[in-house]
Amino acid sequence: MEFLEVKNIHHSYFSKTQAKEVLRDINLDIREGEFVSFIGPSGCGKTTLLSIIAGLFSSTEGKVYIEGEEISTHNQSLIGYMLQQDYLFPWKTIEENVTIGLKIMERSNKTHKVTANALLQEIGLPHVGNNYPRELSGGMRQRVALARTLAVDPKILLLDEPFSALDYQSKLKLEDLVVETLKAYQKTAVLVTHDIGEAIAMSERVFLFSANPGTLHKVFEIPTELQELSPFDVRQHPAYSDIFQNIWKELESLG
Ligand SMILES: Nc1ncnc2c1ncn2[C@@H]1O[C@H](COP(=O)(O)OP(=O)(O)OP(=O)(O)O)[C@@H](O)[C@H]1O
Repeated sequence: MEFLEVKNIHHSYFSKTQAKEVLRDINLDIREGEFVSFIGPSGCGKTTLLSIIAGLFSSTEGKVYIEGEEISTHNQSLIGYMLQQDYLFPWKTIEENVTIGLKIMERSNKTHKVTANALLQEIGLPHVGNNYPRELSGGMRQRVALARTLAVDPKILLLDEPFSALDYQSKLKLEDLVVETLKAYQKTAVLVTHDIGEAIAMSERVFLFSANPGTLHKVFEIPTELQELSPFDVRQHPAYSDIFQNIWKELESLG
């Protein structure tokens, strides 16, 4: 049994007049602690698949399992989400934002401060607990969003283009921080991105989808010696540009 199993997923969106087939026969497994990326042409169904894995809605056919447990709209707490926008509450302090999930899940108040302090330390922002989101930069706010996601100890993190709204320098720094932190917490993660370089730099495997309808076209294994490097250092590795070109050619062939 693999950690995350996506089995025979088909999905169509239905309107009054027509059905639109978006995903066809998607099968994939992800190992515990693995970091993978989903890439593919715009509209190939990456976000739809991520939402199905998250249990936000059910697929037309097929099932998703985490450690053998079927994912449905009832057990979404197994999942952590990080999105393009940080969605921090502006009227709450950073510490309150980090622990909001614990509060919603009615976990003991005593643990909140300890969890927030440890996570803020981990993301390199140990002194901002009493600040408000408006006092932080976009990159810092996304780091807080990462801490908030980890606070509820999800089994898997789904990252839907979390770096795309950031300037280039902040994006590179945050990529390094996310990989380092998820390794430290031994978390499994799925990243949706349009950036092939980002996918190669952060992942152990890159899943390439084709469109109309979305199917899993090819899986690229990133060599082990690159996986041991930080995303920034992967981009400097001599093997990086060949891998980039291979994926680029395959993506271009999809039209
Ligand atoms: N709620 C919805 N109702 C109807 N059609 C939808 C809905 N959500 C998405 N779609 C359609 O399904 C297809 C896949 O959308 P999805 O957002 O999953 O693709 P994507 O690969 O994440 O796209 P992008 O890379 O542009 O973000 C698109 O054609 C989109 O228009």
